[in-house]
Amino acid sequence: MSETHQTTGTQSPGSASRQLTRLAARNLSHGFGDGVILEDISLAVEPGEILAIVGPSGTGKTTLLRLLAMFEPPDKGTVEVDGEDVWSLSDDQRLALRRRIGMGFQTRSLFSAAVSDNVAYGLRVRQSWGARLRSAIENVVGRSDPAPPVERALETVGMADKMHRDARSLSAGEAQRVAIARALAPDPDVLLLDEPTSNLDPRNTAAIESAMREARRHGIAVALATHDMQQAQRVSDRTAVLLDGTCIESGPTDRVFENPADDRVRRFIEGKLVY
Ligand SMILES: Nc1ncnc2c1ncn2[C@@H]1O[C@H](COP(=O)(O)OP(=O)(O)OP(=O)(O)O)[C@@H](O)[C@H]1O
Repeated sequence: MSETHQTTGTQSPGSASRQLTRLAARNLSHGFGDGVILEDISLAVEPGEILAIVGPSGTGKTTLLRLLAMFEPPDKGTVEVDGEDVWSLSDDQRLALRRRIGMGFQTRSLFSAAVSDNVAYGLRVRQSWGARLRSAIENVVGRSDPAPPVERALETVGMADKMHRDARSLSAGEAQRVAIARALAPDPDVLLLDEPTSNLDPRNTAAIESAMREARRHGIAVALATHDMQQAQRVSDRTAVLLDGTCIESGPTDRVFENPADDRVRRFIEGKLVY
């Protein structure tokens, strides 16, 4: 299935340097060993939209996000940034593209240091890779107070009041919010989130959903893998449904949920798909 979707992103005053970025998978297939996990997936996440990727457990959502994040090349097909096949580029060029992608993946990945240091880490890494955020980084290095991008990212997820806390002392929900702040701090063009609210209470979930909407408002292309159908309906503009490694339906979220073309999607949404 192929996606054609008009760019809906707008450039916000606070992100004049943002490159509105479209990240796409085209006829992508992938497996591990002899097993095929993803088959002929074509979808795109556009600037200024949230794309929900839903489907039963084990259907390949994380694998798809990892391929979109350029962790490894797909067996077949392409991953494209603004129409360019990323695996046809040089390593340096691909690295430069990868730096524009913020990732919030399922594993807890905060290190033992202040919350603000964890968030600033993303900026420091990016500094060594490029000049685009140099001025922002200079604010971080050598300052005892968190730099504005760090503070802003923590404010976005409602964690600014805990910036001086040791990250080890955070609850799971707070840690998840900080991990997302770390992905947001370098002001990415694309944000990939894998189950960002799994096991979180409604308050933490609301904070993360609000961060996603804020990212969208700033023209960031957001792809969200989620088990939570209500969340997909609450936050996403478009939804792609994966089943057995194929994308069986995608389109505007309201349409997919209210009037799915594929009966398996209807049964999945209604919780009746025996899997
Ligand atoms: N590195 C790997 N080696 C072998 N198999 C793998 C590897 N990574 C994932 N898989 C398999 O690929 C399939 C899809 O896994 P994936 O994590 O992408 O699914 P998912 O839809 O994200 O699942 P969940 O909703 O439970 O997180 C699973 O059967 C998984 O066991």
